[in-house]
Amino acid sequence: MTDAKKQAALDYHSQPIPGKLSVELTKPTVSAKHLALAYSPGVAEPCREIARDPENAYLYTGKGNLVAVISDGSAILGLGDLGPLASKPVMEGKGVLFKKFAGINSVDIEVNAESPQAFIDTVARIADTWGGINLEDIKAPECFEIERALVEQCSIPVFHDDQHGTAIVTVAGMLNALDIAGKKVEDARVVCLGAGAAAVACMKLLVSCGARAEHIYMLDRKGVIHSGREDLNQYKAMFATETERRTLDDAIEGADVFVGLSGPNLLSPEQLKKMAANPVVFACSNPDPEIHPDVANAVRDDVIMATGRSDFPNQVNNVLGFPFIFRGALDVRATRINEEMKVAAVHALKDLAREPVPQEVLDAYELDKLEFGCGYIIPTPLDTRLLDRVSSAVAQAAVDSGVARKPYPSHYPLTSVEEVYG
Ligand SMILES: NC(=O)C1=CN([C@@H]2O[C@H](COP(=O)(O)OP(=O)(O)OC[C@H]3O[C@@H](n4cnc5c(N)ncnc54)[C@H](OP(=O)(O)O)[C@@H]3O)[C@@H](O)[C@H]2O)C=CC1
Ligand SMILES: CC(=O)C(=O)O
Ligand SMILES: [Mg+2]
Repeated sequence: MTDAKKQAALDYHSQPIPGKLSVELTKPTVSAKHLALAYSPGVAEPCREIARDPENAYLYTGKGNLVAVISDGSAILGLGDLGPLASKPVMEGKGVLFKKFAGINSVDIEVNAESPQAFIDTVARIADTWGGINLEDIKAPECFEIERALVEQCSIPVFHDDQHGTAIVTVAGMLNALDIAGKKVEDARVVCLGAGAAAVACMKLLVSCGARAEHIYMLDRKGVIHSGREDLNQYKAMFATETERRTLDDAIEGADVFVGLSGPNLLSPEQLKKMAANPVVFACSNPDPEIHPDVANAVRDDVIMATGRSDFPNQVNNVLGFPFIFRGALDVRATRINEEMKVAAVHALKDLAREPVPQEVLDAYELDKLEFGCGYIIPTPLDTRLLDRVSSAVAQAAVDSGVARKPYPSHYPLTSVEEVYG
């Protein structure tokens, strides 16, 4: 970013008041009568009702529309382990996106935990107060055990966004991109740079949507993950292949797809040149992609290029997933977010990209035209149809797969966040 853009980002966060989120009141508070209802003595009544039946928390508090965004700051975007406090702008940002796109209230919690177990214990002890828990920017491999333990211990949805939100959006975009490139997912030769939270989840979901595990080369800092390596954790080991290829240079030769979930500027123009015709490049590291789109487009005029950023076409970013996935899950009071719900979200996103783009999206992106093709493989985050399409698909899948505690919402379809309370 230029210095001017960096300063603009700092000013945005500091002016006119610090931070990006505030709390609003939903009940009148202008008279003594109101205070006697909101606080003592009135507040005792909902307390008694919730003590009698915990389900009443959904009736008398904001629990049902409240998600905790929780991080330990160990993998902040692609910036690495900057610690819990430095992750707060990202976590507040996730709260902004929850509210803006899905009408969900959220609070960010940054945990200074000395171990994964300490993090798990901290979150488990506060879980009941939320409608759902969005884990964010927790590094691999710790994130896998943290999420597994919390899903097991909590009766509300616990969802590690960097794993599943990213995977859902990546696979939706990938299925469309391959289609545009004239390739079949089952034939695609894939290189995934990164073997952490996002990469492992993306490749698992891509395989469950048709890709062949033996066609995937996954790489970490030490190079290709192959069956001869003895330093692999169990998550990387799932992607170990029998191969003589050892480096990104080796792996990228003839590849149809590059997925970057690693760090900045790690794919060189020379490596991009070695890919097959019509290569699909998802350089998803934030804020700086594995290869800059201007560089990629200068090297190859046949590349289908996506990044995680809002300032280039084809934003493959979990913002297209987590707000709407939680919306659907909360509205049917799902106990968890399962594979059926994730796959339903993939297809809802994928299919929406093939429909004509509304004028409000063109206006927001200052474009005259946007249609399904190389420059538009996935809906934009400012497409208000996402609220209905993804949330309803997720809610329906929760009902059909037996994890919903309420029926499909009678107030759906949602046309705006004003309607989320029915
Ligand atoms: N666009 C989007 O929606 C999203 C993008 N991301 C991006 O993905 C990246 C990873 O995030 P996440 O999975 O949460 O983090 P993790 O810390 O869990 O994983 C990082 C992975 O990147 C690998 N890596 C780092 N540097 C290199 C390198 N020089 N060469 C090869 N591999 C490298 C690490 O290798 P090793 O295992 O050897 O340490 C590790 O496997 C970040 O840049 C993040 O911004 C993440 C989520 C969503
Ligand atoms: C987008 C996001 O969640 C990340 O880069 O970590
Ligand atoms: Mg993240």
